[in-house]
Amino acid sequence: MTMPITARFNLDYGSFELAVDLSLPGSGVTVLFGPSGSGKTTLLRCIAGLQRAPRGFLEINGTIWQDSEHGIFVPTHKRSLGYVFQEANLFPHLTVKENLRFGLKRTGQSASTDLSHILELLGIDHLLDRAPDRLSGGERQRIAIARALALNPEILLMDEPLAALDFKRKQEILPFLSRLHRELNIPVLYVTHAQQEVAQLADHLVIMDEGRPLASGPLAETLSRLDMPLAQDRNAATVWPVTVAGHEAEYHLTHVSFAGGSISLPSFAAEIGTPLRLQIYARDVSITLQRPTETSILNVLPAVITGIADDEQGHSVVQLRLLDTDAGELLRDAPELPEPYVQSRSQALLAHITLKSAKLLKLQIGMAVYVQIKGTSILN
Ligand SMILES: Nc1ncnc2c1ncn2[C@@H]1O[C@H](COP(=O)(O)OP(=O)(O)OP(=O)(O)O)[C@@H](O)[C@H]1O
Repeated sequence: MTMPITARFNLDYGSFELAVDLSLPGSGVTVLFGPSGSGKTTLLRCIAGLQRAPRGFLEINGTIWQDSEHGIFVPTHKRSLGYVFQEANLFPHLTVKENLRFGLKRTGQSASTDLSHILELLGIDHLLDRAPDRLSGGERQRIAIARALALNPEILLMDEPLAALDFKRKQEILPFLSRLHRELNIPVLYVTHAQQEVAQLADHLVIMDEGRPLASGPLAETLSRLDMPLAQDRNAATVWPVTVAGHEAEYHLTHVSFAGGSISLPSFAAEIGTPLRLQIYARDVSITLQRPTETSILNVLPAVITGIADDEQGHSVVQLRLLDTDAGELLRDAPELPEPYVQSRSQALLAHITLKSAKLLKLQIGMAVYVQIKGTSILN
C-alpha cells in the first residue's frame, strides 16, 4: 500500500548511524517511540530539515522536501511545518497574544483562519493577555502548540512535548492533545518514550532502536507484536477504538462496542456514540478453553490464538484475535480454526499468563479459546 509520507534517511555521526526507510500515513498521529538515543529526535530533525542527511528522500502528501539524488533540499523555513520542542521557548517579554503573532510576522504569513478554533481547542483563549511567567508549564506548552498550528502547517512535528512537565501537568495537557488529535486534519509526528502517551495518542506506531525502525504499523497491531519488546513488558497492553453503546444504571455499568462485540465497564458519564480508546493490560486477560458459565467476570469473548512467546522466567505472552460471537458458537466442534479466522482483521489482544497454564491448557496457534477480561481503562 502506498502511504502519503515517505521518509528515507541515511546519516552517520560516527558513533551513531540513522538508517530509516519509512512509509507513514498522511493523517492522524504517528508516534516515534524508543529508548533514549535510538534516533527519534534525529529523525524528526531530518524531517524538519534542521539536520541534513547526506542521503535522503522525503515526501509529505505529494510535496518533495528532500531528494538527495536530484540535489533537492528545501530549507526548514520553506517547509510548511510546525515544530514543538520539549520546552515552550516563549518570548518572556511578550504576552501570549504577541508570542502567537510573532511567528506569523516573522514568516510573513497570515494567521490561520482557524486560529480561534485552535485557541478554543487548546483551552487558551482566556490567556491571551498573560505574560509567559504567569503561566503553568502545561499552559506554556499549549501556547507553543498553538503557535506552531497558527502557521497552518502541512505537518506538525512534536518532540517529547510533555517531557519537561511533572505528572500532574502531563495529565492536564493530555486531554487537549487528544482533542487536537480528533480535530486536526494534518499528520502529526510525535516523539516520546512514554508508553502512556503512545496508548493515548498514537494511531500509527514506529518503534525505533539504535537508529533503525524495528516496527511500523497501526497501533493495535504494533502493540501486540510478539517480536517487539513492548509485548513482553510488565505493562504490555493493547488499545482498541470503541464507542459508547449504552448505560445500565441499575448496575452502574457502561457498555462500549467495537467491531465484532461489546464489553461492560464501571459506569462513566459519556453520551451514546462517543468514540473512546480502551486500554486492556495483558496481565488482566486470562484464557479458558470452554465458555465459562459460572464466573464473576462479565467480559468473556471468543478469540483465536495467533501467536505465543515464552520467556525464560516462566511466563507466556499469548497473542489473540477476537472472533465475532457467531464464530464462537463454531468452536465446540472445531477447536482449531481455519486460516481465514486466524488472519481476520478483528481486534488484537495480548494475554500474559504463566508458562505452566499455557502448557496445561496445551495452547497453540490457531486454537479457539475464550478470553476473560478482568479490567480495562478508558483513556480519553
Ligand atoms: N549532532 C550530533 N553529532 C553527533 N552525534 C549526535 C548528534 N545529534 C545526536 N547525536 C547522537 O545520536 C544518537 C541519537 O540521538 P537522538 O537525540 O536522535 O536520540 P533520541 O532517541 O531522540 O533520544 P532521547 O529520547 O534521549 O531524546 C545519540 O547517540 C546522540 O548522542
